[in-house]
Amino acid sequence: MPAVKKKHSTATAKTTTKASAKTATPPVAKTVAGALAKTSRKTTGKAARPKAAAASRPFDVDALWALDRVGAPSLSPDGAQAVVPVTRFDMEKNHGSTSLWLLSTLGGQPRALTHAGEKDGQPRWSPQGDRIAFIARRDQEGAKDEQPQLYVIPPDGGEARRVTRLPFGVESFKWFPDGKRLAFVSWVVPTLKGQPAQDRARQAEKDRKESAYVTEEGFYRFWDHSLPMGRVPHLHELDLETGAVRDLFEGTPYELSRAEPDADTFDISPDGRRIVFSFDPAEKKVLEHRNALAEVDLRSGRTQVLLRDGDWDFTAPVYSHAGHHIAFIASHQGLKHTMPQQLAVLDTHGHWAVLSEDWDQEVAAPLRWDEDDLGVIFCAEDRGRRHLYRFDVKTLHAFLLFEGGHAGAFALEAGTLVVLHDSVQFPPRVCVVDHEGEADEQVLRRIESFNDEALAAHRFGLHEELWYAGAQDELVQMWLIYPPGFDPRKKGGGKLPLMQLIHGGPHTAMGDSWHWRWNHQAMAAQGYVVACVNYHGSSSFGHRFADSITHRWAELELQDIETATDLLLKQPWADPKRVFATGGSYGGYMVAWMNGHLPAGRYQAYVCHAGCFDWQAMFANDAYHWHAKELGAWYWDDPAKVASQNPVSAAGHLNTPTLVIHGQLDYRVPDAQGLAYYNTLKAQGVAARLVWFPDENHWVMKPRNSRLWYGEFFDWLKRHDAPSKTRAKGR
Ligand SMILES: CSCC[C@H](NC=O)C(=O)N[C@@H](Cc1ccccc1)C(=O)O
Repeated sequence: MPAVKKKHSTATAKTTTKASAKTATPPVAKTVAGALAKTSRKTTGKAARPKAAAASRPFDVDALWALDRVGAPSLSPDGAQAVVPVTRFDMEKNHGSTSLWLLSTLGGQPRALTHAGEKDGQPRWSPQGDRIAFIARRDQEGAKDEQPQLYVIPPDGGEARRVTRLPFGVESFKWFPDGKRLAFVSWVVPTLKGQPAQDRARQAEKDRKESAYVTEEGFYRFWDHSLPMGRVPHLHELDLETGAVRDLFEGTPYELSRAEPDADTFDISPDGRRIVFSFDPAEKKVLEHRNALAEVDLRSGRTQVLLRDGDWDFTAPVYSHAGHHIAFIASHQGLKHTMPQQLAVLDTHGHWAVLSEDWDQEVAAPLRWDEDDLGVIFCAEDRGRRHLYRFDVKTLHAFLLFEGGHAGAFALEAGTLVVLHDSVQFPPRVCVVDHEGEADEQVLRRIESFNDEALAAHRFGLHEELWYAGAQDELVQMWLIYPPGFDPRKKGGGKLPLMQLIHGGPHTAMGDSWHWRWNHQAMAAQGYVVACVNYHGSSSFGHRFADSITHRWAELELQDIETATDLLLKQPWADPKRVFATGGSYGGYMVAWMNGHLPAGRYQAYVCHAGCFDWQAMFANDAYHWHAKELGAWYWDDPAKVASQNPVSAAGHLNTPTLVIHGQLDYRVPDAQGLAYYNTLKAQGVAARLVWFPDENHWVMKPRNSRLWYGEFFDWLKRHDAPSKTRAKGR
């Protein structure tokens, strides 16, 4: 099997330079105009879409939801075909459905593989190439799934066959190398033995008339759902021929992560005899615990802990092809809770080492060994972008395999590399990555065109990256997305409104990626210059930058955002009377903070979506250990420390009209945060409007709610928009 490294050796050498140049100083700009002049337009003009007769319909929320959403690819073992889930929404019906599509990497048209499923997800090609397994909830063969089940379908046609009927459904899975078995995750009652007992437990759950959630756990809800009462995620083995299911954790204290027990939490050895998994060794679980690695021997059923260190968090284990090594992600939490996710390897003697110690980037799951077992492939963020890397386990260098935009997912088989990638200019698309010519240039070969026609009906705005001196005189990156047809380098024209779009986290980043919820193009199409500041604390700029805000939230971030606004207001196109700030979650925290700390009139209006308003009351959320670490104190130990970072402390100074949006199913930032903020504004006579969704979580996920969200968002800004006399042309 060819390894990616061999195939693209020159390219990797070339891109190493690029990767290692990461720490070099980015282009500094004394002024934004200077930055604009210096900033490379490499990505901005690349919105390669087929020519359309009239690419003129504004890109709005309806256009956004009309696009196909392509998910992570899985490749056939010969690399000739990829299978992807494609989700399509019907705005009128307020409904989405996902089916599987086959894409040829050799040329040829995409082909729909499934049609019947409500949501046919997580497709994975069998190692022999003869079947594709996926998870779905279907109504077929006279039975309707109450829970998601596993299905198997031949890639060359034929019906999907349901292969599980589990009382508590299936959450994620992987194929065994023999192609005869599947390992999967299901939440079961850990004290019960055997399927019939689990069946009875399911029936009892259904028959229960009381609705109360009763617990003594410290980790009992996550994101938007209560964890199943009395059930935990166990790993199971399914024999496809007999249908026999074995709970591999039965009678043991082991369970997978209660947060998101996906297929990255475990891996099957190449000989099919062992499964390595990540687990929380503490008896009482909390979200922020440090995970250990253990391995279950399938013949004996015995489990042994492979790696446990109270100072470290170990996740995402994967066996090498030879089975002698396990690559995994390690984070030195004992040193500091903000320590990055690093690449580590464990050998059969129990020795382990962090390999990416000198590489100041965070490794993202999933990991995948290259076919020669000399490199590990994964995605990692880099300064507002996300690339695909091959980390050489001998030289300890990271080589770029694919440069984004934003690499969302990848698959590699038989030397064929496929990426799912997106940009501010286009939603996720699937490409084969080749490297060509003397310079081994990255060449992308698209293998689908699901959205090309729909996108061709719209003009998109340019986007670009620039750097300026922010807080502590350190360089800060900002992305600008312009209204369609507007070019900041062209003189003349009138004035444009400015919108700060502040990202959440705080340890995330805005960059050259497509956003399905806060869509830059849909916002710029309304005539705004959209500014996304990667303030101090943002991910993808190294650990020091991410950690710089620890125990002093809002201080540096505010300086970065304010400096950016000052710089932008000096631009000839900026209308000083039409300046807005919007943000979600931590971005909502920032706009709530700004409202209490900036003078009235600095921004004409704010939009605060799912914003954190009061850190003490935030203790009701699902990550209460985490924000206490970030703030530097439990609220009862050092109330002043928490108060100094708390928007509610400046409640008496709120002065700017605010649209407050929140979802009742938001367990990360409970809706009481939004309601308290809104009520506080109202009680003080500050103009405010509340949009509260009873059926949305931290994010707005339903088409009609999203349409309403965009409508309310723009209406609010327009209501508080006092335009200058001249307006920019070309919109
Ligand atoms: C281990 S929990 C991770 C919290 C996560 N932050 C990522 O950087 C997050 O969900 N952040 C929220 C805001 C928030 C901050 C503090 C406590 C709860 C929520 C977000 O911005 O989405």
